[in-house]
Parts: sequence; structure tokens; C-alpha cells
Amino acid sequence: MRLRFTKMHGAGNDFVVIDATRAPFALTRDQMRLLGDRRFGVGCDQILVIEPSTDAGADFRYRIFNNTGDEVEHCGNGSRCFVRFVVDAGLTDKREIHVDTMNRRLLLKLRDDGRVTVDMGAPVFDHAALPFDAAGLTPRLENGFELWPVEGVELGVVSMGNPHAVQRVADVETAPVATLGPVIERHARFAKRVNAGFMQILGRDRIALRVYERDAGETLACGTGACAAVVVGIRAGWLDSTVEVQTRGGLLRIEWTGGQSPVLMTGPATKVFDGEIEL
Ligand SMILES: N[C@H](CCC[C@H](N)C(=O)O)C(=O)O
Repeated sequence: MRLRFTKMHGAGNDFVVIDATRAPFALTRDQMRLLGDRRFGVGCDQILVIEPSTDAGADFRYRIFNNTGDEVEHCGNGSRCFVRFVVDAGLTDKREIHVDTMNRRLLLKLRDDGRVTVDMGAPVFDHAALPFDAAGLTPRLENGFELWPVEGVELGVVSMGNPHAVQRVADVETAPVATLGPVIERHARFAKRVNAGFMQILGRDRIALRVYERDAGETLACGTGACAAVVVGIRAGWLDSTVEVQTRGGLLRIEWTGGQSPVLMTGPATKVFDGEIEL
């Protein structure tokens, strides 16, 4: 089949975006794996599928598949690219857009400076939301926040709709992302696996972050991972409520006032090219 797509990235986290508002999305898992392959296909971290809304309260639906073909709950960098795509494609004349993902409704705002602010919803600390099995573990409390001992490190666990396990490190550049990342990503205590974040505190308003993502491995940026890291840092007492997150692919701004308040993420969304591929 001949597939039209748009290649995009959000701070270097890259995507193949497919407009399924006019014809239903019908790629097989093998076709998605080929599409995501950086040698035999187009290459991307995730595939984003834009669909018509099925609910009057939302403008669109938005489905996310890791480059393995596995459908997942959320993609923060992808949500910013989604907005840029639907506006540039003329699929909406709005600049504030409600979109439904698998388990959340997001409010997205395209700003005059071209960046996008996303209301990512509230973090969820209930272990069942990840899920995380803490049986037999005793957490260390940091400012009243539970840090869980797994594989010799301390993990802050939180769901942003998708699962995250964040650890604090002294230096992200020397952190064992390539070796410890996959061990945490597929650890038995995370039945649906997990995105493994490595956070260096640079100040109460600035961190550096690397994320070994579930399925995709280390990406240049992870939007939900940036939200998760800042939320863990705030709950642990290490960060204030507005934080600049330095990723290898660019800068994200995360804001959270605690409790059930939503996490706000602001960052770039870039179109690279339009293309077609025979799958
Ligand atoms: N790998 C993630 C999905 C993509 C998240 C990331 N690219 C983002 O920007 O939030 C997962 O399996 O939960």
C-alpha cells in the first residue's frame, strides 16, 4: 500500500505522522515496524495517528504507537507535533485544541511563538496506574515522597498516562542509561514495562534529563518523561514549580503546582518533510 506521511520532531524525539481523518488507519504491526525502521523504512521513535473525534468534547483523537508497533497511552512531544500538524494541514482553524488519547483528554495551545503548551493532566502516583509491584520493598522517604530501591538505585514512580520510573543522578552524561535503562525498562516489577528517567538537578528551576523509553530505547527527548521527572523532583523537595528541562534534543518547560493540578508542558514542534512510502 502507498502511505502518505509527515516526518516531525519535538526536541529531537521524532515521529511519523499519519492523517487518518479521511480514511481509517489500517497498518499492521509489521508495517509499523517497517515504517519505524531507520534503515529499511522512514525511521522514527513513535508513529502518531490523527483520527476524527468520537466525542463532542474533543476536536480529534490521537493514537500513539512506539516504533515496535505497540500502542501506548501518551506521548508528550508527539502531542505538540499533533497540534502543529492539524493546524498546518488545515484540519482546524482553532489554536486551542482538545484531543483524546487512549486514556486522557488533553488541552493543547499553539502559541504565537510557534511553541505548544500542553495541559498533560495530573500525575497519578497510585502504583496500580503504572503498574508497579512494590511487594517486599521498603521505600526511603525524601520530603515525605517514596523512593523505591530497585536494582541498587532509588526510583520515583509516577504515571502521566504512561508509566515512568525516575532516578536522580549526579551527571546525566555519565549515567548508565544504556546499561541500566533497559534493565529498569523491562524489570519484572513493571508488568507493562516502564520509561526509565535519569535526572540531574542543576538548580531548583533546572534539570538535565535522559530517558530510556519503553520500546524505543533512549530518545533525544521524552515529553511525558520530562513531566514525570519534574513531578518527582518537586514531590521530593528538590525542585520549585516551574522547571526548565534540558534534554539532548532541546529545552522543555514544565510547570506543576502539586496535588491534582495539571502538569503543563511547553516546547517546540517541528515539521521536517512530507513523504510517501510503499509498505
Ligand atoms: N515510549 C513511551 C511513549 C512515548 C513517550 C515519549 N516519546 C513522550 O514524548 O512522552 C511509552 O511507551 O510510554
